[in-house]
Amino acid sequence: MAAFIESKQSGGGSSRMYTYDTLQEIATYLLERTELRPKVGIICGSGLGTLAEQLTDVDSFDYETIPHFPVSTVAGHVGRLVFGYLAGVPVMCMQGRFHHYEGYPLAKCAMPVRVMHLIGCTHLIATNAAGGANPKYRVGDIMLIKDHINLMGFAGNNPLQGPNDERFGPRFFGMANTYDPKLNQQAKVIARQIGIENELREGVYTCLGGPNFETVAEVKMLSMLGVDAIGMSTVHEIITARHCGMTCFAFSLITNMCTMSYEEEEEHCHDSIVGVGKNREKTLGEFVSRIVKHIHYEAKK
Ligand SMILES: O=P(O)(O)O[C@@H]1C[C@H](O)[C@@H](CO)O1
Ligand SMILES: Nc1nc2[nH]cnc2c(=O)[nH]1
Repeated sequence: MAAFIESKQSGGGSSRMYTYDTLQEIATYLLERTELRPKVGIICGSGLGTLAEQLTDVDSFDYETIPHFPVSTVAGHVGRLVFGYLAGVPVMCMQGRFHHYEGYPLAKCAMPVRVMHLIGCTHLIATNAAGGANPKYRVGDIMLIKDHINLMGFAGNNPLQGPNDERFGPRFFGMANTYDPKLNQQAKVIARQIGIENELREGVYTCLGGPNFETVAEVKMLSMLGVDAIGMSTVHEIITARHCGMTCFAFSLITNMCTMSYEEEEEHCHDSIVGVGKNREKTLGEFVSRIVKHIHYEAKK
C-alpha cells in the first residue's frame, strides 16, 4: 500500500504530467460509470466532506480506483468523488482535496478541476477551512471569497506552469472578478433567507503552502496586505477553473482565528478545525444547496 501511495504521490511539477488525453481518459472513465451529467462541481474542504453525504442517488468513486488520480492523505478528507443530486440538482463532489503540503505539485492538486470541466461542469464551488486574519471575524463565520492573493504564484509556483494547452484555455488571461460577484450577491440573499446574515463575511483569501500554521509576524504581514482569511488550498483550483472558463464561487469556513499576538495561546489544531466544520454541517448544507439550486435555475432561464 505504501508503495502504491508513493507512486500515486509522485509526478512531475507542471501541467505537463496531466495531458489533455490523460484527463479525457479520466473523464471518460467516470462518464462511462455514471449517468449523471453535472454542471456544478463542488470541492469539500477540511471538515466539510459531510456535504457529499447529503447527495442522493449517488455514484461514488474512491480516488484509489480512478485511473491517474492521486489519493487523499489528510484526516477529514475521505478521498472519494461523489456524483449525485443536491436539492434535486445533479452535482459532482470531491469529498477530499489534494494539498501542496501532501507532496503534490499544484498542477496535480488542481487536476480534478479540469476533469470536472471535461465532464461538463460550468461552475465550480470551492470550500475550505481557513484561519481568520481579520480581527472582526469569529470562529464559525462563513467568508465569501471576493478575491485572493496568490502568494505561491509570487514565488513562481502556479498550477498552469509548463506548456499551455489551448483546448483548456489561453496562455495569458485576466483574474479580475474571478469570484463571480453575482453569485456572491445571491449568497448574501440566501444567508438572509436562512438567518445567517450576521455570520456571513466577504473577504480576501490567501493560500500558504503549509502544513504549519502561521507565525504571528506572518499573520500581521498578511493582514496588512489585505488578507482576511488564510488557508492551504483553493487558489490553484480557482486559477485552473478560471483558465478553462468555469464560473467560480468559493467560501471559507473560519475554523480558528490566526494567532495575532505572542501573548495568546495558540489554540488551533487540525482536529478542532475539522470539528468546527462538523458543527456547521447543517447550515453549510442548506447554504450550498440553495446556491446550487440558484445556479441550476439561472442556467435554465
Ligand atoms: O482543504 P482545506 O483547505 O479546507 O484544509 C485546511 C488547510 C489544511 O489542509 C487543513 C488544516 O487543518 O485545513
Ligand atoms: N494556513 C492556514 N490554514 C488553515 N486552515 C484552517 N485554519 C488555518 C490557518 O489558521 N492557517
